[in-house]
Amino acid sequence: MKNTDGSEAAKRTAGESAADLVSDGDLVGLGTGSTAAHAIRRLGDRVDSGLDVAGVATSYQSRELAREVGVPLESLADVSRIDVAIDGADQVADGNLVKGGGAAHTREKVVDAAADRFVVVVDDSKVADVLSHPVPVEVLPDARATVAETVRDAGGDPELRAAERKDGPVVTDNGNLVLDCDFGSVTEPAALARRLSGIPGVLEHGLFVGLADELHVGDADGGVATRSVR
Ligand SMILES: O=C[C@H](O)[C@H](O)[C@H](O)COP(=O)(O)O
Repeated sequence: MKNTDGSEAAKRTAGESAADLVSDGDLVGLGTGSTAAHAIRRLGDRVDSGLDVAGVATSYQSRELAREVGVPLESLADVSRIDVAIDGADQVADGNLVKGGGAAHTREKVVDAAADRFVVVVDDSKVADVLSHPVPVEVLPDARATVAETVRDAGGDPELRAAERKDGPVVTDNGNLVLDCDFGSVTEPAALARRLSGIPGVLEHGLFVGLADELHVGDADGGVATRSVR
């Protein structure tokens, strides 16, 4: 059955199947979001059963969850390479990703890019032919207006991300703001990624181009399809 709303069952099968790839001694990048959370919980279960690993968190959320389920942690500031990173995505097309629905994409990109093996975990509602999800862009607060103007020049429609449970904008774990930039269908993600990276005041954007190694796609029936994307 095609899963159109990102069911929890589909997220769980994807996350758990990736967590089952982890081996003794691995340093594991712990992604952010509801799908990566299933992988972290499964890793916690495996640590309980004797697996000897350490995790590197990509956000406050993933760090707290790892602590709760007993995955030992190392600080991102202290590591230069990671064995395997497991992370979710907001959309996947042709092995490229839009990430940052939880505003964690800057640290996620550092961790995922440092991994020998970057495994993306999604439910099948996230898979598309062409990326069209608005691209989250983390910006220095004082550069919010200048970045928004440059995004408009590049054909995008930027919107400052608002917090859901307080007045005002979302503030990232790094103390910055997020512009969700709608570019419609992104037919040349590498070119757009370069353009966004070159805007002064942009810390990082959520286009992950050519970074993923493997895709685990869960469906609502508890199945998972895995494929290599490099
Ligand atoms: O900033 C958040 C991340 O990039 C998430 O991995 C992404 O938004 C997917 O999250 P979820 O698995 O909850 O849909």
